[in-house]
Amino acid sequence: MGHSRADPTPKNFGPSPTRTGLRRGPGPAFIKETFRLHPSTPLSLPRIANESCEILGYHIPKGATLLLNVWAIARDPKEWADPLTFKPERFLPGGEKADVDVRGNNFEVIPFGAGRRMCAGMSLGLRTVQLLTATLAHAFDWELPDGLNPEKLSMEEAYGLTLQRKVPLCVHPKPRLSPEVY
Ligand code: HEM
Repeated sequence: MGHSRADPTPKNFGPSPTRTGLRRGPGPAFIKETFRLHPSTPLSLPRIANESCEILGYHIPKGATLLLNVWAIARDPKEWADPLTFKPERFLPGGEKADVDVRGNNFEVIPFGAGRRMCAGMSLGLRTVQLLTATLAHAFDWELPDGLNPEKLSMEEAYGLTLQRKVPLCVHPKPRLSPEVY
């Protein structure tokens, strides 16, 4: 006789995260938009020029340290409509960037870098962020303390090698599944 397990999906809350759901739909678009506006390493990793060269009229001397401003590229108003607004739908079918991904193929958003020395752990990193975000959204309802309005939440960033929130995030998770599935 098999033992029964509690269904982790409460009524009216939709299905659990699936592999398909992690690749397409609003979830991935939401995560792409987060990587666009708040890339984890805003200046990527420094590079050193092997040779002197000229790029778009700029002379780059041999040995120069080069920083790529990934943060600014992903907010370039020539590339992005309404660049400072969080709009995941730009990555959905019919959106201005429906075919753009964050895997180094589209240079306007490269949170993992691009080319031969891009992030070696990109697939693991991306899947971890997707799975963790989907699981947290599925398992909890989230509330801001003191009735704070999400629109008023400070999204200011503190400058550093990795991007941090200037004001730490404080949220209250409320379990929404049966206790035995946590
Ligand atoms: C969300 C998670 C992650 C982000 C946003 C990220 C981002 C980056 C970026 C921007 C670079 C520099 C790429 C360049 O210079 O063009 C990099 C390099 C690198 N990352 Fe990640 N990374 C993440 C997760 C990981 C994980 C999980 C691992 C390992 C398991 C990893 C391993 C590496 C390595 C080894 C390099 C150096 C590659 C090289 O220089 O050839 N990363 N990462």
